[in-house]
This record gives sequence, structure tokens and C-alpha cells, in this order.
Amino acid sequence: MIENNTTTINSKQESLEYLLIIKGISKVYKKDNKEYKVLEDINFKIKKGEMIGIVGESGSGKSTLARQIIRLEKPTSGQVLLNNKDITNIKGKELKNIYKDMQMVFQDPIGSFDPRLTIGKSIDELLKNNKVPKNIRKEKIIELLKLVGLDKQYIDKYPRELSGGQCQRAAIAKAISCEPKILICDEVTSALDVSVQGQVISLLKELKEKKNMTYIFICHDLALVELLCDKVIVLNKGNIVESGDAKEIINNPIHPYTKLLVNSIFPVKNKNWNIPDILIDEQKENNSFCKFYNRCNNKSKDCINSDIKLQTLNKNHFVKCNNI
Ligand SMILES: Nc1ncnc2c1ncn2[C@@H]1O[C@H](COP(=O)(O)OP(=O)(O)OP(=O)(O)O)[C@@H](O)[C@H]1O
Repeated sequence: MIENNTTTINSKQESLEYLLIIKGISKVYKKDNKEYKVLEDINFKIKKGEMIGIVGESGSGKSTLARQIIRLEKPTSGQVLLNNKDITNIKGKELKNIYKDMQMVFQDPIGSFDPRLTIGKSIDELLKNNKVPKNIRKEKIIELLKLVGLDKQYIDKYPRELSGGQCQRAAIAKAISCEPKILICDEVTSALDVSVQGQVISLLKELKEKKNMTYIFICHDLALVELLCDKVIVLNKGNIVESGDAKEIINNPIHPYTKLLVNSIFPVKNKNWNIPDILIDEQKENNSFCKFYNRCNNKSKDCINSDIKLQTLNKNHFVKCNNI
């Protein structure tokens, strides 16, 4: 569930309902004595079995957010709660343990594998680390490969011997081998050709249905997000500008930035498509509270001078804009 700008938990029962709670996450990178604020006060919660899409143009902070959630990096401020446990500052063995519950699949599937190991050996290592007994590991690897549509002969192949689509399937098999509760997919289909994209998407859908898997699905393709996701978060310059029910937001975007993203969906059949403004990540100075101010067609003085709160349109739709 995504809700208004807070992640207030009203009772113990309510906190147990959520698998993942992201509370006020911010991330600042420092370089050459300069600070780059990449994420600002990100809040959302996910229930078991939900699929949440994170959309936004290139550079909006999607992958950075994923890295904070899975603790590849430590947020500058805020908290990540997994199964009601604060994992923001954990280290070592305790951190390693969270990867039983949470795994990530990256855009470049080859990067998920050690090039010196076969696909089977790579998955075997992960199973071994997670204390799966030796006598059942091979059988489990065959079963996993079958689940992602790969024959058992792929056990002995090296990542470089696989096509992009086959390698992405193998990466998914590896990520789900220890039956994580949450799978973070970062642009998992963007490097694949359209027909293979379809196969990977069907696989993710099937896993959701069969295993009630919970997903964070980072994607540029809003049509795909509408098809797959229950909820969506729209990120602009590290800020959530709109969030809620995926179908409602994609069919009825309210924030000018979400409108721009939705209007950029290329229609295969509609020949009268108007080419939208180019989605450049403009570097102009922006002193207003709204990070979209420089590009907005609907701005007012308020956008510069007053803080902008996420407003509730209904229980499934939130927008951070003063002029709606
Ligand atoms: N380690 C880092 N140090 C400094 N800046 C970084 C670092 N990692 C990311 N950034 C900056 O953070 C911003 C967000 O990057 P991020 O990769 O999260 O965007 P994204 O929305 O995932 O983009 P894309 O869709 O192109 O993958 C970018 O401006 C990027 O240059």
C-alpha cells in the first residue's frame, strides 16, 4: 500500500501486515566537496503479494532507491523495515541473512553471474550459503531452471554461452532459488528484444500467481507497469510526485510530470501521436519547492514559495502538486 506522505503505523497488527516499510529515505552522494541529493523523503509500504512499479525518467533515482532498499548502500537518512525489523544499519552476517528474504535482478543479467562459474555452480553456491543440503541441490537447480523455462542442459553452460533472454531467465532462477519474499526487478526487460521481453514478463506474472511473490518493479515502460503492477510510484528528481493504484494513475494522471510520462508512451496503432516534450534531465538552477517547476506548464508562485505536500485524491491516489 502507498499512502499519504507518512508511514504511520497505527497498531502492531497493522505493522505485521506489511512486508516492507520504507520510512523517510533520503540519499545524498558527496563528490568534490559538493552534495548531490538523489532521494528525498521517500515513504511507502508493501504488503505480501503486491507488485509495486517505480517509474520515472532516466536519472530520477529509481535504481538508487532499489540499492537503499536491498542495502547495497546505506541511506543517508530514513529507515528500511523488512518483516517489521529495522535493517537500515545492520552489517555482516545479519545483513547477509536478509538476502534470504530479498533478492534483486538487474538490467544486465550477465552481471548477476561470476563468469568463471557455470550457471549451475552459481546457483549451487547460493543454495549452499543458504544451508540447502547437498543431496537435494542439483534436483532443486533443475527444478528452478525448468520453472524459468530453461532445460537442465543449461546447468553446465557458462553465462557467456547464453543469449540475453536466457541469461535473464537464469538470473531470475538464481534470485528466486532461496525463495525470497521480495524480488526487486530493475529494468529486467529493457535489454531484451520484444518477443523475449514477453516471455520474461509472463514468467514474472506466473511467479506472482504461483508463489505469491512480492515485487518492486522498476521500469520505463508505463504500459507494462499498468499490465503487471497493483500500485505505482512516480519519481521525479528523487521525489515521489504521484503514487497509488497503477491503473488509475496511468489512465488518469494528475501531476504534470506523470502526464508527460504517460503522453510519451509510443502508440503502435495511433498514427496521430503528438510528439511530447523531450524528457531532458534539465540542470538549470531550481530554487522552488517543486522539482518539476522549470518544466511545468501549470506552475504558479505558490510552487516556489510554499512546501508541497502529497495530497490525497482518494484512498488509492496521492499527488504532490499545489495546482491540481
Ligand atoms: N554513486 C553515485 N555517486 C554520485 N551520483 C550518483 C551515484 N549513483 C547515482 N548517482 C546519481 O543519482 C541520480 C539517480 O541515478 P539512478 O541511477 O538512481 O537513476 P535511474 O532513475 O535509475 O536512471 P536510469 O533509468 O537511467 O537507470 C543520477 O543523477 C546519478 O548520476
